[in-house]
Amino acid sequence: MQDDIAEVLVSAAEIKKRVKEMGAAISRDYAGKDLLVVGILKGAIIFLADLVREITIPLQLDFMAVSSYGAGTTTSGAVRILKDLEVPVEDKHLLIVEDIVDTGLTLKYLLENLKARKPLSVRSCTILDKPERRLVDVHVDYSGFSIPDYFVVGYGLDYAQKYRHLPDICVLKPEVYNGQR
Ligand SMILES: O=P(O)(O)OC[C@H]1O[C@H](OP(=O)(O)OP(=O)(O)O)[C@H](O)[C@@H]1O
Ligand code: HPA
Ligand SMILES: [Mg+2]
Repeated sequence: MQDDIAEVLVSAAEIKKRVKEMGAAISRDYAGKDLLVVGILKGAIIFLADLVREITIPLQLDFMAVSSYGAGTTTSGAVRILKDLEVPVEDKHLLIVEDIVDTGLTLKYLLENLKARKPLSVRSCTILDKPERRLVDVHVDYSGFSIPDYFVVGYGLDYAQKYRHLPDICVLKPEVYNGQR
């Protein structure tokens, strides 16, 4: 497992500090508002679990599962909903929580899909942003770290469903995925 990692890009300690700041900002911005945090399965689960414990105002949690990457490192471009929200959203302020915004296709799809349900507002929050890879213009409201174009794993992020449990955000050695990016 350690042999598959080229380097630690963002350490668990750095993540912890940044997540605390993000939770404080969200708590300030949504004070007095009915907040529904929408976690995007599976990648966002670790960040979401840490983030909500740094938010000090009342909130509700719900989840959507979407997938576009399959087993590889490149997006298929076609976003599919595998699991939808369980609660109505018309009376809620929605905060989409993602692990990474890469091409932006997933977040763009989620923003359009959720806005069409007429919630009070929709914003986005991600621990990682890879602006160099963007294929579509999409607005990120809360971003943890902006990173270069490496394929990263850990802190919820996977390659072929592996490495999600690593506490640091790590760069995978290209030979692990045959350099296919
Ligand atoms: O900006 P994009 O290029 O669309 O990439 C970002 C999306 O891709 C990953 O999800 P994936 O579809 O791999 O599902 P997962 O969360 O279950 O790993 C990641 O968790 C984001 O949701
Ligand atoms: O760099 C990444 N790593 C893991 N999953 C991803 N989904 C989009 N980009 C990435
Ligand atoms: Mg993935």
